[in-house]
Amino acid sequence: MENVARLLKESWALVEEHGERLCGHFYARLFLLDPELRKLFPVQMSGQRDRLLEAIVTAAQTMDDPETFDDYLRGLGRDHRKYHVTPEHYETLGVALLDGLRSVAGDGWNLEYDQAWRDAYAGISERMQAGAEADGNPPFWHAEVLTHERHGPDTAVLTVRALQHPLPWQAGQYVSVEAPRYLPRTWRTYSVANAPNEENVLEFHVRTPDGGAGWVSGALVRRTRPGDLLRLAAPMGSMTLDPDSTRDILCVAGGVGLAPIKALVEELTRVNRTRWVHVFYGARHPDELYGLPGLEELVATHPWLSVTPACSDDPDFAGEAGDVSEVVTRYGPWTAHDCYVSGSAAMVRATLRALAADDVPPDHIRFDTFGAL
Ligand SMILES: NC(=O)C1=CN([C@@H]2O[C@H](COP(=O)(O)OP(=O)(O)OC[C@H]3O[C@@H](n4cnc5c(N)ncnc54)[C@H](O)[C@@H]3O)[C@@H](O)[C@H]2O)C=CC1
Repeated sequence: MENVARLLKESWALVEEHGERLCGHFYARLFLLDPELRKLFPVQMSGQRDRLLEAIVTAAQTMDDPETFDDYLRGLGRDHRKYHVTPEHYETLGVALLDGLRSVAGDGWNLEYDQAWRDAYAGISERMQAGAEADGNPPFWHAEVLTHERHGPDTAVLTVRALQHPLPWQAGQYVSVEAPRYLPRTWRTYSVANAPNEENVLEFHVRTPDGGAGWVSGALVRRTRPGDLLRLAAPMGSMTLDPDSTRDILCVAGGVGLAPIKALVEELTRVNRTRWVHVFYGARHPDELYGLPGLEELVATHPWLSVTPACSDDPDFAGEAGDVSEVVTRYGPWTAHDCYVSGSAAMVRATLRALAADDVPPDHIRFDTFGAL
C-alpha cells in the first residue's frame, strides 16, 4: 500500500497542474464510451469538473491511511446510489480515468504509474460498491423545506424534514443536497447543523460566495422557500464524536463551518457530563457571527461549555481579533483534547498547522475535506 501511495503521489504531480485538461479528456472519453452516462450529469458541467478532481485527490491522499480511506469510500459509494450507478458504470469510469491520466501526463507516464492507478481505482470502486450494497436505505430522500432564514445578504439557515423514511445521520456528518426545482442533477455537500432527532428534521447553514459562483448555494440562499422539495443523499463523513474518548474537546469553526460543530455541541448536551468543551468561532465581521446567540444560550445552561468568538477583519471587535486559527493557539496547549476543525480549506489548513506546531497528536484531530487541502 505504501508503495502504491508513493506512486500515486508521484504520478499525480505530473497532472496536478493540468486539472482542466484532465477533466476535459476524462469526460470526453467517458461520454464516448457510454453516451447514456451523459444523462447522469448536469447540463452545465463546469462545477462537476472540480468535483471529480477533488474526489480523486482525496482518495489518493487517504490511501496511506487505510481506515479513513475505507470509510470515506464506503460513504461515497452510499452517496452515489443517488445517481443509480451500476457496476458497468464503474468500469467505464476506470477506463476513462486511465486514458485521461495517460494523455495528460504525456512522456512522464510509465507502466508502474499505470498499474498503481489501475490497482487504486479497482480498490476505490470495490469499496464504493461494497458501501452501496450494504446500505439498506433509499438512494435518496425527498425533504420539504420547513423554515428559511436569511442572515445578511449571502447566508441562510434552513431546516428541512426528510419525508417517508428516517434519515440516520450522526452529529458532525454531511449530506449531498440537490434543489431540483432550481438546479436539477447538481448536488453539493453540506454539513448537517443539528443532532439527529425523531422528527427527521435537518438544519443546514449555507453561504453563497460573492460573484455568483456556488450555484447550489445560491439557489439555497436566495431562491429556496418553505414548502420547496429538496433531495438529500446518504450521510457521510468522519467528524463524529468518539464515544469511548474521555478527553476534553476543542472545536474550531470558521464562518458557516459552524454547522457540524453546532451539531456536535447539540449532541453533547444530551450525553456529556464530564468533558470540558471549548468552541472557537471565527467570522470576518461581528454581524457574520449568526450562530453566536444560539451558542450563548447553550453556554448559559451547560457549565462544561465555553464559546470564544473571534473576528478577523474588524479591529474594533470587543472580543478576540485575528484568524480563528491564530486565536486558538493563544489559548493552548490542546495536546490532551479531541479537536474538531471545520471551515474553508484555507482555514482548516491553517488550524491543522497550528495544532501540529503545538504537538497535538494527529489522531486527536478530526476534520472533513471540503475542497482539496
Ligand atoms: N465540515 C466542514 O469543514 C465544513 C466546511 N464548510 C466550509 O466553510 C467555509 C466557510 O466559509 P465562510 O462562511 O465564507 O467563512 P469566511 O471565509 O468568512 O471565514 C470565516 C473565518 O474563518 C477563518 N479563516 C478564513 N480563511 C482563513 C485562512 N486562510 N487562514 C486562517 N483562517 C481563516 C477566519 O477566522 C475567518 O474570519 C466554506 O468554504 C464552507 O464550504 C462549511 C460547512 C462545513
